[in-house]
Amino acid sequence: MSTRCAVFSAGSWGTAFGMILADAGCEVTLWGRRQELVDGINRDHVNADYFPDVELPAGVSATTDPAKAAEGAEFVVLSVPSQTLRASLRAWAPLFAKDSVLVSLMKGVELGTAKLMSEVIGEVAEAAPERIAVVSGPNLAGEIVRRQPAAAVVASADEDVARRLQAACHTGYFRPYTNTDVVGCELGGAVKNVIGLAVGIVDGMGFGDNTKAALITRGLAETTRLGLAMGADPHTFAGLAGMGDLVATCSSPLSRNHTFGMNLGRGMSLAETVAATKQTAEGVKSCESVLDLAGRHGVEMPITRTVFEVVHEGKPLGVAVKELMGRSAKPER
Ligand SMILES: NC(=O)C1=CN([C@@H]2O[C@H](COP(=O)(O)OP(=O)(O)OC[C@H]3O[C@@H](n4cnc5c(N)ncnc54)[C@H](O)[C@@H]3O)[C@@H](O)[C@H]2O)C=CC1
Ligand SMILES: O=C(CO)COP(=O)(O)O
Repeated sequence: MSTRCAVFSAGSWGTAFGMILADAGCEVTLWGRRQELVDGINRDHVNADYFPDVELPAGVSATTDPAKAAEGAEFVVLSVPSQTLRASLRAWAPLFAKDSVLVSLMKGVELGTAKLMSEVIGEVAEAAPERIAVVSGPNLAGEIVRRQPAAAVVASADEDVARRLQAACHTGYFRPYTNTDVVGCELGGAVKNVIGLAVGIVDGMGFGDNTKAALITRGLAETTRLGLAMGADPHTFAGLAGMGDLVATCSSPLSRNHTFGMNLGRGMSLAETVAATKQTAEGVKSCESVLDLAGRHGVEMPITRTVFEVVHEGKPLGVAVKELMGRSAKPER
């Protein structure tokens, strides 16, 4: 019998990951908010809002009923904007089987609590770390639905759980590696959105590859610094969930965070940029929560701080660049 999976919800990455699971042989139910979207998936095998030109596999169906989606699911996959997870999960968690594995696809840190998504899941669903897994890595949904080769990390404190999830989502085009460093994988994913936004800004300002390489490398350095303070394995940041995701996000026109930054860098106002962004660009909010998290651990994150100042405090870009470059000289490490 095939493995049952529920995916909340039918946005960009939820739909693409649902496709992976179905291609790997699972029976997948996507939960979506809008009846029209759900009907389109069931009738035409197309998610018209996100991927109108992609045919979803027969193993993917959809419902607006969270109980129906969750029924009998061995893996419950969560893929909503990070800042909305807590409220949604309060309603959904009682519907999940007690032995189901709760999988986060999200790359963000909660505002106000500075919690990682696995921590929010553990708290709201009252799930032990062994029941929680995360998927992270360079996985632009727009490439995945075209079945272009990609690799990812599936992480859980319980290696057996990670292996089970790995088997459930391993296809000819999607190669998942296991890891037990949940904190490192989640941090890599959340902070790269902030760095991707910064790289988008300098791209938009017309700076070249030296500037971008410096931001990517120093961005990874500040991510690793925070990770070490939180007990993560430094090797994780050299892997798919660290450097891998930074490379994809910071170089792709498909990245919402990179595009958001690019629009700002080209001179669009924050309000215009927000209005032009139709999907979730997590870095816009996570620059604040990551900075909060760093403060709680006494870690300095100058690039993240600068993104926060530009996006939320209206610091002019020229001033931001000058200040970052004018920081006191120091050794590389
Ligand atoms: N799109 C991508 O390429 C990738 C995205 N991610 C991460 O996946 C997470 C989800 O992002 P996307 O799917 O890209 O975003 P999206 O904007 O495409 O979709 C978000 C989905 O959540 C739903 N939603 C929004 N607010 C909600 C609420 N209050 N309650 C319930 N549902 C709500 C929307 O209807 C939509 O279906 C983010 O954390 C993102 O960083 C990770 C890897 C790749
Ligand atoms: O996480 C992603 C790729 O791995 C998607 O990046 P964006 O959210 O910036 O589109």
